[in-house]
Amino acid sequence: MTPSPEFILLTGFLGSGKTSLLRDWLGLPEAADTALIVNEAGEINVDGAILAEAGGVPMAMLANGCVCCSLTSDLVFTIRALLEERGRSGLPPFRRVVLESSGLSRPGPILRSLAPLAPLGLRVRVVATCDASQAAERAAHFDEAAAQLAAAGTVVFTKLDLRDVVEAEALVASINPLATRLVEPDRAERARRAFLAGADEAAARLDLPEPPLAHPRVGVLRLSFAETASWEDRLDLMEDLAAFCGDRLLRVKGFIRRPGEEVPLLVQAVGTLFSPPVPLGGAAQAPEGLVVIARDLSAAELRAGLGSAPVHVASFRDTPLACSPA
Ligand SMILES: Nc1nc2c(ncn2[C@@H]2O[C@H](COP(=O)(O)OP(=O)(O)OP(=O)(O)O)[C@@H](O)[C@H]2O)c(=O)[nH]1
Repeated sequence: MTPSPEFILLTGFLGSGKTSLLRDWLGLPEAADTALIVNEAGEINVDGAILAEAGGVPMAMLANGCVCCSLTSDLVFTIRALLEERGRSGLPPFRRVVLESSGLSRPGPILRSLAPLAPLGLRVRVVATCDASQAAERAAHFDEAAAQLAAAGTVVFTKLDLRDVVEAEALVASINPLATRLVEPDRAERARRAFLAGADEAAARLDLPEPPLAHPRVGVLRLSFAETASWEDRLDLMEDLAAFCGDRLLRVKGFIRRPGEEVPLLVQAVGTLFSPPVPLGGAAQAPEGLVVIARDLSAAELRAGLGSAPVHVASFRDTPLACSPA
Protein backbone atom coordinates (compact mmCIF):
# COMPACT_ATOMS: atom_id res chain seq x y z
CA MET A 1 0.00 0.00 0.00
CA THR A 2 1.28 3.50 -0.79
CA PRO A 3 2.00 5.39 2.44
CA SER A 4 0.07 8.64 2.94
CA PRO A 5 2.03 11.71 1.98
CA GLU A 6 3.74 13.84 4.58
CA PHE A 7 2.56 17.39 5.05
CA ILE A 8 5.50 19.55 6.04
CA LEU A 9 4.73 23.00 7.37
CA LEU A 10 7.84 25.05 6.71
CA THR A 11 7.68 27.98 9.05
CA GLY A 12 10.21 30.56 10.25
CA PHE A 13 10.35 34.28 10.74
CA LEU A 14 10.53 36.81 7.89
CA GLY A 15 13.81 36.46 6.07
CA SER A 16 15.01 33.46 8.11
CA GLY A 17 15.81 31.42 5.01
CA LYS A 18 12.72 29.33 4.22
CA THR A 19 12.78 29.91 0.46
CA SER A 20 16.55 29.37 0.31
CA LEU A 21 16.25 26.07 2.18
CA LEU A 22 13.49 24.96 -0.19
CA ARG A 23 15.55 25.91 -3.18
CA ASP A 24 18.45 23.87 -1.87
CA TRP A 25 16.05 20.98 -1.34
CA LEU A 26 14.57 21.19 -4.82
CA GLY A 27 18.06 20.84 -6.27
CA LEU A 28 18.40 17.36 -4.76
CA PRO A 29 17.32 14.11 -6.40
CA GLU A 30 15.43 13.15 -3.22
CA ALA A 31 13.05 16.05 -3.84
CA ALA A 32 11.25 14.17 -6.59
CA ASP A 33 7.65 13.59 -5.59
CA THR A 34 7.46 16.81 -3.57
CA ALA A 35 4.62 19.26 -4.12
CA LEU A 36 4.93 22.84 -2.95
CA ILE A 37 2.43 25.35 -1.70
CA VAL A 38 3.76 28.86 -1.22
CA ASN A 39 2.05 31.48 0.88
CA GLU A 40 3.19 35.04 0.75
CA ALA A 41 1.36 37.86 2.46
CA GLY A 42 2.05 40.41 -0.27
CA GLU A 43 0.57 40.65 -3.73
CA ILE A 44 3.88 40.16 -5.50
CA ASN A 45 4.78 36.53 -5.24
CA VAL A 46 8.56 36.72 -5.03
CA ASP A 47 9.11 33.39 -3.29
CA GLY A 48 6.98 31.61 -5.88
CA ALA A 49 9.00 33.12 -8.68
CA ILE A 50 12.29 32.14 -7.06
CA LEU A 51 11.11 28.59 -6.51
CA ALA A 52 9.63 28.31 -9.98
CA GLU A 53 13.10 29.09 -11.27
CA ALA A 54 14.36 26.04 -9.39
CA GLY A 55 12.19 24.19 -11.87
CA GLY A 56 9.89 21.30 -12.44
CA VAL A 57 8.08 21.00 -9.17
CA PRO A 58 4.28 21.02 -8.94
CA MET A 59 3.52 24.23 -7.12
CA ALA A 60 0.46 26.13 -5.95
CA MET A 61 0.30 29.69 -4.64
CA LEU A 62 -1.71 31.10 -1.78
CA ALA A 63 -0.97 34.72 -2.42
CA ASN A 64 -2.26 37.98 -1.04
CA GLY A 65 -3.08 36.94 2.49
CA CYS A 66 -1.71 35.05 5.41
CA VAL A 67 -2.41 31.34 5.52
CA CYS A 68 -2.92 31.27 9.27
CA CYS A 69 -5.76 33.77 9.30
CA SER A 70 -7.45 34.37 5.96
CA LEU A 71 -6.58 31.47 3.69
CA THR A 72 -7.23 28.32 5.67
CA SER A 73 -10.03 26.97 3.47
CA ASP A 74 -7.93 27.73 0.41
CA LEU A 75 -5.19 25.60 1.91
CA VAL A 76 -7.46 22.57 2.29
CA PHE A 77 -8.78 23.04 -1.22
CA THR A 78 -5.27 23.42 -2.62
CA ILE A 79 -3.89 20.30 -0.94
CA ARG A 80 -6.84 18.25 -2.20
CA ALA A 81 -6.46 19.66 -5.70
CA LEU A 82 -2.72 18.90 -5.83
CA LEU A 83 -3.23 15.31 -4.68
CA GLU A 84 -6.16 14.69 -7.03
CA GLU A 85 -4.36 16.16 -10.01
CA ARG A 86 -1.37 13.96 -9.28
CA GLY A 87 -3.65 10.92 -9.03
CA ARG A 88 -5.05 11.67 -12.49
CA SER A 89 -1.60 12.24 -14.01
CA GLY A 90 -0.49 8.61 -13.73
CA LEU A 91 2.76 9.74 -12.04
CA PRO A 92 3.79 8.23 -8.69
CA PRO A 93 1.95 9.79 -5.75
CA PHE A 94 3.56 12.66 -3.86
CA ARG A 95 5.67 11.67 -0.91
CA ARG A 96 5.35 15.08 0.65
CA VAL A 97 3.52 18.33 0.32
CA VAL A 98 5.48 21.29 1.68
CA LEU A 99 3.76 24.52 2.64
CA GLU A 100 6.09 27.49 2.88
CA SER A 101 4.08 29.75 5.15
CA SER A 102 4.49 33.49 5.31
CA GLY A 103 7.06 34.71 7.82
CA LEU A 104 4.47 36.17 10.18
CA SER A 105 2.08 33.25 10.27
CA ARG A 106 1.41 31.19 13.38
CA PRO A 107 1.57 27.40 13.00
CA GLY A 108 -1.32 26.53 15.36
CA PRO A 109 -4.18 27.83 13.20
CA ILE A 110 -2.63 26.36 10.05
CA LEU A 111 -2.49 22.89 11.55
CA ARG A 112 -5.99 23.30 12.98
CA SER A 113 -7.27 24.13 9.52
CA LEU A 114 -6.15 20.72 8.22
CA ALA A 115 -8.90 18.93 10.19
CA PRO A 116 -11.12 18.33 7.10
CA LEU A 117 -8.23 16.37 5.56
CA ALA A 118 -8.10 13.84 8.39
CA PRO A 119 -9.45 11.02 6.13
CA LEU A 120 -6.35 11.38 3.93
CA GLY A 121 -4.14 10.34 6.86
CA LEU A 122 -1.49 12.97 6.15
CA ARG A 123 1.53 12.71 8.42
CA VAL A 124 2.23 16.22 9.62
CA ARG A 125 5.60 17.73 10.61
CA VAL A 126 6.66 21.26 11.40
CA VAL A 127 10.09 22.44 10.28
CA ALA A 128 11.19 25.93 11.31
CA THR A 129 14.11 27.93 10.00
CA CYS A 130 16.01 30.05 12.52
CA ASP A 131 18.39 32.77 11.36
CA ALA A 132 21.45 32.26 13.57
CA SER A 133 22.44 35.89 13.12
CA GLN A 134 19.17 37.40 14.42
CA ALA A 135 17.41 34.70 16.43
CA ALA A 136 17.51 36.34 19.86
CA GLU A 137 16.25 39.69 18.70
CA ARG A 138 13.44 38.16 16.64
CA ALA A 139 12.17 35.78 19.31
CA ALA A 140 12.30 38.43 22.05
CA HIS A 141 10.22 40.94 20.10
CA PHE A 142 7.87 38.94 17.94
CA ASP A 143 5.41 36.47 19.42
CA GLU A 144 5.10 34.83 16.01
CA ALA A 145 8.82 33.98 15.94
CA ALA A 146 8.62 32.32 19.36
CA ALA A 147 5.42 30.46 18.38
CA GLN A 148 7.05 29.18 15.19
CA LEU A 149 10.09 27.86 17.04
CA ALA A 150 7.94 26.35 19.78
CA ALA A 151 5.79 24.44 17.27
CA ALA A 152 8.70 22.90 15.39
CA GLY A 153 9.71 19.27 15.47
CA THR A 154 12.93 20.29 13.71
CA VAL A 155 14.60 23.70 13.88
CA VAL A 156 17.01 24.32 11.03
CA PHE A 157 19.67 26.95 11.70
CA THR A 158 20.49 29.13 8.71
CA LYS A 159 23.10 31.78 7.97
CA LEU A 160 25.74 29.82 9.82
CA ASP A 161 28.28 31.57 7.63
CA LEU A 162 27.36 34.93 9.24
CA ARG A 163 27.41 34.17 12.93
CA ASP A 164 28.35 31.57 15.46
CA VAL A 165 25.29 29.44 16.19
CA VAL A 166 25.88 28.99 19.94
CA GLU A 167 23.63 31.83 21.08
CA ALA A 168 20.82 30.94 18.67
CA GLU A 169 20.95 27.30 19.72
CA ALA A 170 20.73 28.21 23.38
CA LEU A 171 17.77 30.42 22.62
CA VAL A 172 15.95 27.70 20.71
CA ALA A 173 16.67 25.20 23.48
CA SER A 174 15.12 27.64 25.95
CA ILE A 175 11.97 27.98 23.87
CA ASN A 176 11.62 24.43 22.62
CA PRO A 177 13.84 21.82 24.22
CA LEU A 178 11.73 19.17 22.42
CA ALA A 179 12.86 20.10 18.94
CA THR A 180 15.63 18.43 17.00
CA ARG A 181 18.20 21.20 16.35
CA LEU A 182 19.79 20.89 12.93
CA VAL A 183 23.13 22.68 12.65
CA GLU A 184 24.61 21.79 9.28
CA PRO A 185 26.95 24.16 7.45
CA ASP A 186 26.68 22.38 4.11
CA ARG A 187 23.54 23.76 2.52
CA ALA A 188 22.61 20.75 0.39
CA GLU A 189 23.07 18.42 3.34
CA ARG A 190 21.12 20.83 5.56
CA ALA A 191 18.18 20.74 3.17
CA ARG A 192 18.35 16.97 2.84
CA ARG A 193 18.29 16.46 6.60
CA ALA A 194 15.58 19.08 7.11
CA PHE A 195 13.11 17.47 4.74
CA LEU A 196 13.98 13.84 5.32
CA ALA A 197 14.30 14.31 9.04
CA GLY A 198 11.31 12.29 10.25
CA ALA A 199 13.55 9.65 11.65
CA ASP A 200 15.75 11.99 13.68
CA GLU A 201 12.84 13.59 15.44
CA ALA A 202 12.82 11.99 18.83
CA ALA A 203 9.46 10.95 20.15
CA ALA A 204 8.56 12.60 23.40
CA ARG A 205 11.36 12.89 25.93
CA LEU A 206 10.67 13.99 29.43
CA ASP A 207 14.23 13.73 30.71
CA LEU A 208 15.14 16.94 28.94
CA PRO A 209 18.29 18.77 29.85
CA GLU A 210 17.74 22.06 31.64
CA PRO A 211 17.53 24.84 29.05
CA PRO A 212 20.79 26.78 29.03
CA LEU A 213 19.01 30.09 29.46
CA ALA A 214 15.56 31.32 30.37
CA HIS A 215 13.53 33.06 27.72
CA PRO A 216 11.92 36.21 29.13
CA ARG A 217 8.41 35.22 28.03
CA VAL A 218 8.37 31.60 26.93
CA GLY A 219 8.49 29.00 29.68
CA VAL A 220 8.91 25.24 29.63
CA LEU A 221 6.78 23.45 32.20
CA ARG A 222 6.49 19.83 33.13
CA LEU A 223 3.18 18.23 34.15
CA SER A 224 2.97 14.90 35.87
CA PHE A 225 -0.07 13.06 37.19
CA ALA A 226 -0.81 12.31 40.80
CA GLU A 227 -1.16 8.65 41.68
CA THR A 228 -4.88 9.17 42.19
CA ALA A 229 -5.42 10.48 38.63
CA SER A 230 -7.91 8.46 36.59
CA TRP A 231 -7.98 8.02 32.81
CA GLU A 232 -10.75 10.65 32.60
CA ASP A 233 -8.57 13.05 34.61
CA ARG A 234 -5.87 12.62 32.01
CA LEU A 235 -8.22 13.36 29.12
CA ASP A 236 -9.81 16.28 30.97
CA LEU A 237 -6.40 17.73 31.61
CA MET A 238 -5.73 18.18 27.91
CA GLU A 239 -9.01 19.99 27.41
CA ASP A 240 -8.49 22.13 30.50
CA LEU A 241 -4.96 22.97 29.47
CA ALA A 242 -6.12 24.24 26.08
CA ALA A 243 -9.07 26.12 27.56
CA PHE A 244 -7.07 27.77 30.33
CA CYS A 245 -3.98 28.69 28.31
CA GLY A 246 -5.71 29.69 25.06
CA ASP A 247 -3.22 31.27 22.69
CA ARG A 248 -0.51 31.26 25.35
CA LEU A 249 -0.18 27.52 24.73
CA LEU A 250 2.52 26.97 22.13
CA ARG A 251 3.37 23.26 22.28
CA VAL A 252 2.69 20.11 24.26
CA LYS A 253 4.42 16.78 23.95
CA GLY A 254 4.53 13.79 26.25
CA PHE A 255 3.05 10.49 27.28
CA ILE A 256 -0.10 9.40 29.02
CA ARG A 257 -0.88 5.87 30.03
CA ARG A 258 -4.21 4.17 30.62
CA PRO A 259 -4.04 2.86 34.18
CA GLY A 260 -2.90 -0.76 34.05
CA GLU A 261 -1.55 -0.57 30.47
CA GLU A 262 2.12 -0.74 29.62
CA VAL A 263 2.19 0.93 26.24
CA PRO A 264 2.05 4.69 26.60
CA LEU A 265 0.22 7.02 24.25
CA LEU A 266 2.15 9.84 22.65
CA VAL A 267 0.31 13.14 23.08
CA GLN A 268 1.12 16.19 21.02
CA ALA A 269 -0.35 19.61 20.48
CA VAL A 270 0.72 22.62 18.50
CA GLY A 271 -1.04 25.64 19.93
CA THR A 272 -4.29 24.35 21.44
CA LEU A 273 -4.76 21.66 18.79
CA PHE A 274 -4.17 18.19 20.19
CA SER A 275 -3.52 15.32 17.78
CA PRO A 276 -5.25 12.06 18.72
CA PRO A 277 -2.99 10.17 21.18
CA VAL A 278 -1.09 7.34 19.46
CA PRO A 279 0.33 4.21 21.13
CA LEU A 280 4.13 4.07 21.07
CA GLY A 281 5.20 0.51 21.77
CA GLY A 282 8.90 1.39 21.71
CA ALA A 283 8.48 3.78 24.63
CA ALA A 284 7.20 1.30 27.22
CA GLN A 285 9.75 2.51 29.77
CA ALA A 286 8.97 6.20 29.30
CA PRO A 287 7.73 8.04 32.36
CA GLU A 288 4.28 9.52 32.08
CA GLY A 289 3.90 13.30 31.87
CA LEU A 290 3.66 16.25 29.53
CA VAL A 291 6.11 18.95 28.58
CA VAL A 292 4.23 22.20 28.04
CA ILE A 293 5.70 25.22 26.28
CA ALA A 294 3.72 28.36 26.93
CA ARG A 295 4.06 32.12 26.68
CA ASP A 296 3.58 34.42 29.67
CA LEU A 297 2.56 31.63 32.00
CA SER A 298 4.29 30.57 35.21
CA ALA A 299 4.04 27.16 36.81
CA ALA A 300 2.14 28.70 39.72
CA GLU A 301 -0.43 30.36 37.43
CA LEU A 302 -0.99 27.17 35.49
CA ARG A 303 -1.31 25.17 38.71
CA ALA A 304 -3.95 27.61 39.96
CA GLY A 305 -5.73 27.65 36.59
CA LEU A 306 -6.09 23.88 36.55
CA GLY A 307 -8.14 23.96 39.75
CA SER A 308 -8.33 20.62 41.52
CA ALA A 309 -6.89 18.58 38.63
CA PRO A 310 -4.61 15.90 40.14
CA VAL A 311 -1.40 16.99 38.43
CA HIS A 312 1.93 18.35 39.53
CA VAL A 313 3.22 21.37 37.63
CA ALA A 314 6.87 22.31 37.68
CA SER A 315 9.08 24.53 35.63
CA PHE A 316 12.54 23.38 34.66
CA ARG A 317 13.95 25.67 37.29
CA ASP A 318 11.48 25.15 40.14
CA THR A 319 10.94 22.41 42.55
CA PRO A 320 7.57 20.73 41.90
CA LEU A 321 4.57 22.61 43.23
CA ALA A 322 1.98 20.94 45.39
CA CYS A 323 -0.25 18.48 43.60
CA SER A 324 -3.56 20.02 44.61
CA PRO A 325 -4.05 23.63 45.62
CA ALA A 326 -4.61 24.10 49.34
N1 LIG B 1 24.56 34.43 4.14
C1 LIG B 1 23.45 33.69 4.06
N2 LIG B 1 22.35 34.24 3.56
C2 LIG B 1 21.22 33.48 3.51
C3 LIG B 1 21.18 32.14 3.94
N3 LIG B 1 19.94 31.67 3.78
C4 LIG B 1 19.22 32.69 3.27
N4 LIG B 1 19.99 33.79 3.10
C5 LIG B 1 19.60 35.10 2.58
O1 LIG B 1 18.63 35.67 3.47
C6 LIG B 1 17.65 36.40 2.72
C7 LIG B 1 16.28 35.89 3.04
O2 LIG B 1 16.24 34.53 2.64
P1 LIG B 1 14.89 33.82 2.17
O3 LIG B 1 15.25 32.40 1.87
O4 LIG B 1 14.18 34.61 1.15
O5 LIG B 1 14.08 33.91 3.54
P2 LIG B 1 12.52 33.61 3.77
O6 LIG B 1 12.41 33.07 5.15
O7 LIG B 1 11.97 32.80 2.68
O8 LIG B 1 11.93 35.09 3.70
P3 LIG B 1 10.36 35.56 3.68
O9 LIG B 1 9.70 34.79 2.58
O10 LIG B 1 10.44 37.02 3.47
O11 LIG B 1 9.81 35.24 5.04
C8 LIG B 1 18.01 36.24 1.24
O12 LIG B 1 18.76 37.37 0.85
C9 LIG B 1 18.90 34.99 1.24
O13 LIG B 1 19.83 34.99 0.17
C10 LIG B 1 22.41 31.56 4.47
O14 LIG B 1 22.47 30.40 4.91
N5 LIG B 1 23.49 32.39 4.50
